[in-house]
Amino acid sequence: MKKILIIGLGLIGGSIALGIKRNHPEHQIIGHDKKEVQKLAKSLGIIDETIPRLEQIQEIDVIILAAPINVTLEILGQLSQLELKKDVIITDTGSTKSQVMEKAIKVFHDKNVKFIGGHPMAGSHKSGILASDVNLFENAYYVLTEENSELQGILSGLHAKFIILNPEEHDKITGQVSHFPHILASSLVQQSDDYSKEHPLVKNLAAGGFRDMTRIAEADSTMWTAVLLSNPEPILNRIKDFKAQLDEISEKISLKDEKAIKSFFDTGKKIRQGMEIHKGAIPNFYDLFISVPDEKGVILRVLALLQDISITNIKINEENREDIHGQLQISFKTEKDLVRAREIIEFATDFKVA
Ligand SMILES: NC(=O)C1=CN([C@@H]2O[C@H](COP(=O)(O)OP(=O)(O)OC[C@H]3O[C@@H](n4cnc5c(N)ncnc54)[C@H](O)[C@@H]3O)[C@@H](O)[C@H]2O)C=CC1
Ligand SMILES: O=C(O)C(=O)Cc1ccc(O)cc1
Repeated sequence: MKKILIIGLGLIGGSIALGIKRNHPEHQIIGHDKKEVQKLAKSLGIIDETIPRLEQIQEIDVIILAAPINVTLEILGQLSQLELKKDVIITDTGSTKSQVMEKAIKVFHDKNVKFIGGHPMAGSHKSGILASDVNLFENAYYVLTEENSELQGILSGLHAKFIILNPEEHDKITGQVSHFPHILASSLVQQSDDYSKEHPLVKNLAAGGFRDMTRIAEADSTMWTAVLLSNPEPILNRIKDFKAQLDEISEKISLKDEKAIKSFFDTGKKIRQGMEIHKGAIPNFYDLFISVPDEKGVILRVLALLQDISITNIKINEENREDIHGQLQISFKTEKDLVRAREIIEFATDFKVA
């Protein structure tokens, strides 16, 4: 049995606690957060114990920091002043790594502490303990700054895929594919809001594409302010590069260069189709998208038609169209199952299948 302390019991801290318990019910999980959050986490059974103040933690084997990055930086300083168990493992979950690693090296260099930077590459625009989910990290990458079999064993119940990256490389990559998209999403909704003052129907006509592009604009502002402030250079570099990309497409539009515009979209489509995100969270899974009408029992009807085929996941994606109620996304284990399912649906219904 190990004693594991999680500091910050929000979406990530709570989900990690649940994930650890899945494979290691023998470990004791102790949580630290605001009093009312600790109480809630304990009453929900997400943690076993609470500690109101960060003191007397010399029996803790592993400390996981899951607070906003600015708070994590402060807590690292605090922890270095406390008496800790010899060879304690300390890790964090912050969305940036360079600053955290620098601070950890500075404060723990003369201590018997093993600090390993960490970042689970999955999450949500939701925050707080009530959003925690044992399956949040299923098949997601989990960046560590170095291999550590003990920590990886403790986190095995998260079902994540560990990957080792140095902090600078990590911050450049996440600057591009995680931090910058959050800036774009928020800019897009703010630009649309400004424009709606002149054109009030803007908000009514925003469709699925706008929704998909802007979901993360609802993410927590405290957390994202800390992320941007702790990764300024890579992010400013991506903004500059993106401005040049916008200038390039602007030029093509001004020149009415049909071929270049088509090629712009073809290139984007091909790249996205080749990216891992396109394959979904579960590897080797084959998706069928069925546009279903707004009729009672329609989902059960589809499932009944596919009852002899093994289905691995079902998702209902809402559509904002009058004629289409939603898009049913059904995942199969094999391409053969996908092809058979498509044939059955096309034969038995007039639903659009993709
Ligand atoms: N939200 C996401 O999708 C992801 C977030 N991360 C990183 O994980 C960390 C946590 O993020 P979330 O769980 O989403 O945030 P959250 O807002 O859901 O939870 C953060 C928790 O930290 C607590 N906290 C704040 N100051 C504290 C202090 N001084 N002592 C103890 N607890 C304190 C808050 O009360 C809150 O419960 C952040 O560093 C973030 O960059 C990493 C991957 C994904
Ligand atoms: O909401 C989403 O889709 C995310 O992109 C979640 C996320 C947020 C922050 C991270 O550091 C990693 C993942």
